[in-house]
Amino acid sequence: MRVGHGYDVHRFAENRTLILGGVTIPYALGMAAHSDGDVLIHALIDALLGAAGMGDIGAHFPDTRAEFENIDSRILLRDVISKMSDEGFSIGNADITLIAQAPKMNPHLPQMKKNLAADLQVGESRLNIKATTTEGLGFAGRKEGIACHAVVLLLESGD
Ligand SMILES: Nc1ccn([C@@H]2O[C@H](COP(=O)(O)O)[C@@H](O)[C@H]2O)c(=O)n1
Ligand SMILES: C[C@@]1(CO)OP(=O)(O)OP(=O)(O)OC[C@H]1O
Repeated sequence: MRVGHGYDVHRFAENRTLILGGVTIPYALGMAAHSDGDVLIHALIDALLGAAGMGDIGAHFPDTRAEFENIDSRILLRDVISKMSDEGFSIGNADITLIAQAPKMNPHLPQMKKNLAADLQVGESRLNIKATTTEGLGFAGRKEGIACHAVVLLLESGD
């Protein structure tokens, strides 16, 4: 068994679509990013790579490469899952926390979970996604951006 943690932050920007966990969320602003800015999936990828001892998202998908510009982060996630499964890892469970003063995430969590369960090829019971505000404090509280933490347990053959 191996544990991994991922953390990512993106700032809000105009003329961008807000996409989290592969779900398009109606909101006036999206995330500034080289990719589609799915901060939830980026944190999850870093947790997976961390647990596997395989570096981080920027090492696998550099933001200097045109092929990753505006890319759907689910494509990156599926690529990481495929590499990890080649190394003999499978997912035990994942727990993800979005930190956002706005928008309200709860109505969108079930669809995020469905998307991620499909990409990770696990039952939804192995995933938990939740959201918290920071009670108005800090950059998230000022609605300048969204942060996300992810913790993943990976199983190896023999576990
Ligand atoms: N962006 C968010 C933040 C929070 N929630 C939900 O509201 C609950 C209360 O949030 P607090 O920060 O005041 O603890 C939280 O437990 C979530 O269920 C949300 O949907 N979207
Ligand atoms: C995903 C990548 C690649 O398009 O770009 P961004 O969308 O800017 O995201 P970030 O979380 O900074 O991490 C890694 C990047 O290389």
